[in-house]
Amino acid sequence: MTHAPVSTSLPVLDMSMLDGDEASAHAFRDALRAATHDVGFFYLVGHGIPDDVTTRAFATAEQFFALPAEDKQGVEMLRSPHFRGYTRTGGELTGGQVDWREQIDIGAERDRVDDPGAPAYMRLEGPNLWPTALPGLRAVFADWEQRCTAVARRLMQSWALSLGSPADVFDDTFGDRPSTLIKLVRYPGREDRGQGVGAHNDPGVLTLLMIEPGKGGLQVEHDGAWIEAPAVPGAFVVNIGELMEFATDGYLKATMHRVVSPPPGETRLSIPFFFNPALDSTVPRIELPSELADQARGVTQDPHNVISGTFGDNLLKARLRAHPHVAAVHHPDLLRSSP
Ligand SMILES: O=C(O)CCC(=O)C(=O)O
Ligand SMILES: [Fe+2]
Repeated sequence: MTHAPVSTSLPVLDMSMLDGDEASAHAFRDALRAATHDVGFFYLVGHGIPDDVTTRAFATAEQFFALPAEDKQGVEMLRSPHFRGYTRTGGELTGGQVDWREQIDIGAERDRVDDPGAPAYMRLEGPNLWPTALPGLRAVFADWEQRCTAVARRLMQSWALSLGSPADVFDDTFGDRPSTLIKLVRYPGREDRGQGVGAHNDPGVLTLLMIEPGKGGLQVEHDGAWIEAPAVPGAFVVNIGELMEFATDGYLKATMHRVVSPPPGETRLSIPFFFNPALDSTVPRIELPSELADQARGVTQDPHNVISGTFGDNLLKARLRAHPHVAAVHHPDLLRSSP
């Protein structure tokens, strides 16, 4: 993988500054706070995940998408009440419009919850669907999950300190049951360069996105315009989700983003990792120092997208909206009760 420079207007943060002296760690935290207050997106280098690990992740994703359709359909999300598994191109909606991408969703591997009295969002917990035709996939992404979780936990501690709170202020929210989710995504090319994935905010806390080297297509909203966020080799694109906006009364910003389809004859792979709290936990509302509280904008109020601080509620809302076919098969009762 080459590390040729890519021109970008998003900030680039170097996480290895946390390994330096206190002044260097402090400078990293200030840059982290500034980036996620202003734009809500940045590139992260110096995160310590070696290039060969990233290369293996993309190669494995490529092998998965190259499997015969029957093998991918064998793990279709339509078979999973927990919204795990494969979604064919056109099977997902964002903003009520069809997304042009195929993907497999791999969440934290857990037993299903059989208690009928449990809140509806506990239906999201359960086993993944693993493709028997590609047995190596599971170990590659178990490793990816561990590595990304370690990076994410360090970032959460840095945010906590940068907001004037103890380093561990978010720890209980994640506990030992974070709701991690990895997606392997492939965007086919098409003439109209239309919706790969439509404009959205991520519903959780933190997203670490790895984009196939050399590929553009991701666009980030800033001051009413879209800015391009092309792949920077070896760097994660990092953004925060609605729960960080909730936790900071809008001081930090969940930013809208979308992916435009690649041109005909090309494809684009991406691997987003979502680091999210336990389903039944509510993120704390951080008490900001007054100079930051003065700049808090309040949590976005959108009647079509009510932000709940309880992660399970916020995720269930997003899952039912994005995967109505899965919802219709497994959760018709929830569709009837939604407004
Ligand atoms: O594929 C990408 O680059 C972004 C995907 C994304 O925003 C998402 O799945 O939430
Ligand atoms: Fe996203």
